[in-house]
Amino acid sequence: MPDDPLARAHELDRDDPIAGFRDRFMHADEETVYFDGNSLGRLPHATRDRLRTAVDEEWGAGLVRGWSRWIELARQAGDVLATGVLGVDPGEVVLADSTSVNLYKLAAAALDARPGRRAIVVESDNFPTDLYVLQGLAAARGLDLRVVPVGIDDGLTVADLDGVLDDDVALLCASHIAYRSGARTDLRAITARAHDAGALTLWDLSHAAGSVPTPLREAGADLAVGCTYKYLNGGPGAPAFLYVRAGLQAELRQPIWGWFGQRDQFAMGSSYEPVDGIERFVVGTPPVLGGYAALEGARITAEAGMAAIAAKGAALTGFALDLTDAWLAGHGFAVATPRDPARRGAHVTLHHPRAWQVTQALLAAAVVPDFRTPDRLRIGLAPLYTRFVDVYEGFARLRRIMETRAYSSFPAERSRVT
Ligand SMILES: Cc1ncc(COP(=O)(O)O)c(C=O)c1O
Ligand SMILES: Nc1c(O)cccc1C(=O)C[C@H](N)C(=O)O
Repeated sequence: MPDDPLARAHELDRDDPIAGFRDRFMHADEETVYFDGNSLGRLPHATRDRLRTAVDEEWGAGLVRGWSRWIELARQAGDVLATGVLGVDPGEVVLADSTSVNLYKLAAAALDARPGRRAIVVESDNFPTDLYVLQGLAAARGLDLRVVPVGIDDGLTVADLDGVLDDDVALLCASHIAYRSGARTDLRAITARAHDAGALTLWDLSHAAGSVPTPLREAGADLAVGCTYKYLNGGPGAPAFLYVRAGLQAELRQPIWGWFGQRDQFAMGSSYEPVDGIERFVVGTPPVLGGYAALEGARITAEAGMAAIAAKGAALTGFALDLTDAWLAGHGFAVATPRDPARRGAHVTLHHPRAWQVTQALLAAAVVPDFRTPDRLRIGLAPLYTRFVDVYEGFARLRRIMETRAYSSFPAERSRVT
């Protein structure tokens, strides 16, 4: 850490090639330091404008005629995500449903495609919704859910899979970035191990999409899902995305046979025949306003470019870790996030026995991080709009809270929603 970290923060901001993207987002006040873009991203100005037009002109004036363009939206946004964010081909990604529902659809489709195999593999600390969806599928089908124990800060490693994958495994499901610690798993190596065993892979990219490159194509990964409301800035409840490798699409059938997945949908035929291509994984009428918001968010990310975003994410998290070492070491914190930038995403997580109280004290000081059980303070540094001076300011307020023990006046019992 340099002698003058504030001067260093200003220097890093001056040299930041994507610094200008900050102005594309709404900042309602300059006092708040927002460290939770990994839960809900900021509002892009373009999205507000797009939604106004969609409401006033397309819905308000155009009424049902709007469907002539809305019908393309899920695929249009999917193509932007494919080429500009996820590094795969147009036609491999579509916007649909929620991450949880997409996970269910793709996992069920994968299991159907490997009928002789009776096991699913998942890491023990995958995001809860992933665990629940797979538990439900395993229970409904009488399958064996092999839960690979991983440390809660570690994510899944290749070594964890020793002795786990065999010719009974149909599907392996893991997160690319661990939601708690921000640890990045080796997507390529894990996919290769699963493929060696003849299993399909399903990746949860919720904390990866828009923060780090996702080597789906290089890995030959089969399936992926993720949300658009975090680093992709699609807004609360914006529809999620799903990815299916092009070569696999024809082989897969998802379990919810809805009319938006139907060939020649408006022929209104009476029996289901899925369309060719990625739209076969869509079910029903898409949420158009949320879809526009997801599209605009994805466009901004694509414009900045994933290489620049990832480089800035590594620098922001590196700066946060430097400040942690310099300022917080004597205050009971331990770093949960990997030190190697290639092994982490764009958030930094610190353990502290009083993390809940520290989080409340930060919120009272207009710094917005989040708390994750059991004792983690999670600091999301969304690269598109977070400045190095924001990191400096947030950590300076945290240091003051620790030095004055201001956190001790907050209740120790966890009470808030997020
Ligand atoms: C890794 C991961 N998967 C899934 C979800 C959520 O899924 P859904 O949008 O279906 O609530 C989240 C966050 O909420 C997440 O972090
Ligand atoms: N999706 C969320 C929600 O609907 C309510 C509160 C928080 C969220 C989140 O996104 C949490 C986030 N996925 C996490 O990593 O913890």
